[in-house]
Amino acid sequence: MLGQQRYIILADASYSITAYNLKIWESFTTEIPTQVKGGKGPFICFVLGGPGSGKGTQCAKIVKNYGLTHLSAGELLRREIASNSEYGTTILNTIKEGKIVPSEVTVSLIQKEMESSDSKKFLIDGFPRSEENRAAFERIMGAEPDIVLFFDCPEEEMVNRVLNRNEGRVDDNIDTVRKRLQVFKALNLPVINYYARRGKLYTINAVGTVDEIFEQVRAVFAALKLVTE
Ligand SMILES: Nc1ncnc2c1ncn2[C@@H]1O[C@H](COP(=O)(O)OP(=O)(O)OP(=O)(O)O)[C@@H](O)[C@H]1O
Ligand SMILES: Nc1ccn([C@H]2C[C@H](O)[C@@H](COP(=O)(O)O)O2)c(=O)n1
Ligand SMILES: [Mg+2]
Repeated sequence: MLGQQRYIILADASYSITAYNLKIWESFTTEIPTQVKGGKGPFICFVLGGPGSGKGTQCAKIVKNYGLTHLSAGELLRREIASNSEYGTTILNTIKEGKIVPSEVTVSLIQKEMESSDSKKFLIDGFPRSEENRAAFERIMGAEPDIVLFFDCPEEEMVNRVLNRNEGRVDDNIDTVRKRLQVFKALNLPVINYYARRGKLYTINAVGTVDEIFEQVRAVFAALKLVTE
């Protein structure tokens, strides 16, 4: 077996096939560790999934229910654009193209937020988007995530959600969404596979109502109560 996949089993919401049919995930277990935090640093949960898979929506519910500090990489980059910083134009053009901003820029924004916060538990949304992102975080922060949530959603559903989002984002148009999906498959799925192999990945079926999806998230966090209290 190359990788380990953890599925959350609910009475009426179990499934075993991901929208991307990631083949290395062969094991099937209901086992969830009751204590995942052994080291000294803060608890870190990465939140991954394609564009429009519902990461931000579910993060808001996690914050409300479990009090983690939410850092959205995309929001930090958009804030940088809005503040006309030295990287603003480069970031804007990269986002319009559906591409990924250089890792040093994104990690430095995340680092600033983490280091200026008193929080001991972080929800890092939309990061890492690539192996380069992942390696830069480990190198600069000297830390790895404790767990990784993957919101697994079919492409058609993601496209519909993004095109109906109505938040005025420059990347919420069909051309950019198609490019973002290509980038997701080429660069982000390998990272998701990496965490599956490390036994850190929790796959959530991202189809259903917001509350139905959150029940799967709740099952993960309920089992992790030692670190989230
Ligand atoms: N379960 C759901 N069913 C239907 N619509 C949803 C669901 N979850 C979220 N949405 C809607 O889909 C859109 C995208 O959701 P959200 O912004 O949370 O996705 P995201 O994964 O953060 O996307 P991005 O990577 O582009 O930031 C939003 O308009 C949100 O209200
Ligand atoms: N690690 C990241 C996260 C985000 N970006 C850029 C590229 C994304 O398309 C855009 C929006 O992010 P989202 O709000 O959808 O999470 O921000 C990046 O380059 N690197
Ligand atoms: Mg988002």
